[in-house]
Amino acid sequence: MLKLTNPALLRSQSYINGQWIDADSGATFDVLDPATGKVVASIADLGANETRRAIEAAHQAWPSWRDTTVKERAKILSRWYDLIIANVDDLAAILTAEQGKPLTEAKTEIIYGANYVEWFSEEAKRIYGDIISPPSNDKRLLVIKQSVGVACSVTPWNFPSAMIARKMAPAIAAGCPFIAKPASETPLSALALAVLAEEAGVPAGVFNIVAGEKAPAIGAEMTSNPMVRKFTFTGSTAVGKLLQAQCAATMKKTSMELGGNAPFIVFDDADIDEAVKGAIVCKYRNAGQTCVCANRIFVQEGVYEEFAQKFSEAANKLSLGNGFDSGIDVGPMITTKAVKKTESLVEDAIQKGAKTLVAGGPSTMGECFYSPVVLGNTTDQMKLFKEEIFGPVAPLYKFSSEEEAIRMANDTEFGLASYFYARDIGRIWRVAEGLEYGMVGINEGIISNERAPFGGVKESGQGREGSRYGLEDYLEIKYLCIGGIDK
Ligand SMILES: NC(=O)C1=CN([C@@H]2O[C@H](COP(=O)(O)OP(=O)(O)OC[C@H]3O[C@@H](n4cnc5c(N)ncnc54)[C@H](OP(=O)(O)O)[C@@H]3O)[C@@H](O)[C@H]2O)C=CC1
Ligand SMILES: O=C(O)CCCC(=O)O
Repeated sequence: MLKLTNPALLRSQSYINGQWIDADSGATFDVLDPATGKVVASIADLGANETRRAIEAAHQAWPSWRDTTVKERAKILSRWYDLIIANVDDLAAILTAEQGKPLTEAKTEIIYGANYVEWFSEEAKRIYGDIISPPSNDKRLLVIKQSVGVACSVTPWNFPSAMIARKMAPAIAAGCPFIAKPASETPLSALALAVLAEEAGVPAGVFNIVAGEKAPAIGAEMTSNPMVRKFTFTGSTAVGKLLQAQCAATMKKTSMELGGNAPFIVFDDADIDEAVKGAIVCKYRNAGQTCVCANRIFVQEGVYEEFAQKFSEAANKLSLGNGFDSGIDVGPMITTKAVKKTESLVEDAIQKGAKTLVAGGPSTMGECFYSPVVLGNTTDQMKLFKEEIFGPVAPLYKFSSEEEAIRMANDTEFGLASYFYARDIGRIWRVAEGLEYGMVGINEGIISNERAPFGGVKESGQGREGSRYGLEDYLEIKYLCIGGIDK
């Protein structure tokens, strides 16, 4: 049993229109701790009907919510932020219990998510319009920005708290009521956020959580219901494409944060020790289950041996274990399915000639545990060159020239995050501009924060989360043309 200072944060019902509710059918599903396989909680299993009611409630709440002053919205968000921070230890424990990541990482995620709530409580005050010079003196042209309307989200299990915070904070700040469907592996963090929303004074209908295992049914209602004007998704590219297509029928505004295939390039003028540090954290945090994780590590031939040796040594030192134990760097993966997929990518690479630098692999600690792996001599013929690994496996590729590095890095349909280490200023500009990615970390392995625009290009999606740009996704531009000014 999970021990919490505030046990009220652990909920098994969903939160719709200010009420905690069971599924109409009475059905429930189990949330498992990936470290132990034990049931953490049994959760109400909602479906399309309850989703429709949440949308109706949100739609009803919209006029009064969008008409609150920005200051009122900011105050509520700010209270919510304070409550999240005050409950950080419990929220982190809930997160580790359902997701597996080490407790220190879970705490970092809670604070990271809370920072979006604080940021958008402030940014809401800076929703500006424009005045445009008119084509003739009898007119005045203006642009105002208004909330889009009801916003729905579907989010994954890898950041069960921060991915919701990153979407709901700008929505609510902009005046859009919000409905979240968390991943069925990790609904508890989302439900705990709703407890604190209620306490912060978020009005009924403005923040709703629909937890359920019937993702296609919940998603179909969210993407087809005409009352929903904005749909936002984080998850796999395949599901993102499907949901985007479903949204087309009612022309919803969408943002999609999809899969990545991040290159991490180490040039021969890099500070190798710093590059090793950056690559380790970039690759192995959250057991490699991050859409911005280094997926392909390219190392210039002159420094390849040194980097490979130092990186392998560091990877060997990472300690695998239950996220609740102290000193753990890498927790369990989310499911046995995820372990199997990772293992099949490693087997394919080894069969095609990859050299094992750190053996790792499935661990006797439990079915979801997978020890860090490092592979050398990897090539673009292996599946892990093209696919998102989403596990603690680091393939090292050798390259000779800057042009080759950029060409290989861009040789993918994805375009989310990229990283490179170099010191030459000319090279830094050339490579940063040459990489076809939404985000570039230069001499940095961790780039996400609430002030920066997070998002991708190509098949990694569209839209930006965080920063001042993140609010735009929840606002519509309205053009006003005032005539008769000369009368
Ligand atoms: N960009 C990113 O951050 C992420 C990328 N991925 C990539 O995707 C791979 C598979 O992970 P997986 O968890 O299966 O990712 P999915 O894209 O399947 O799941 C993400 C979310 O989408 C929901 N979902 C799934 N199918 C539908 C549907 N038809 N309609 C509506 N919602 C749906 C899931 O619900 P439910 O949980 O209830 O099934 C979950 O909430 C990973 O290995 C990784 O490569 C995964 C997660 C995050
Ligand atoms: O995997 C994701 O979708 C979000 C990554 C968040 C982060 O970089 O911390």
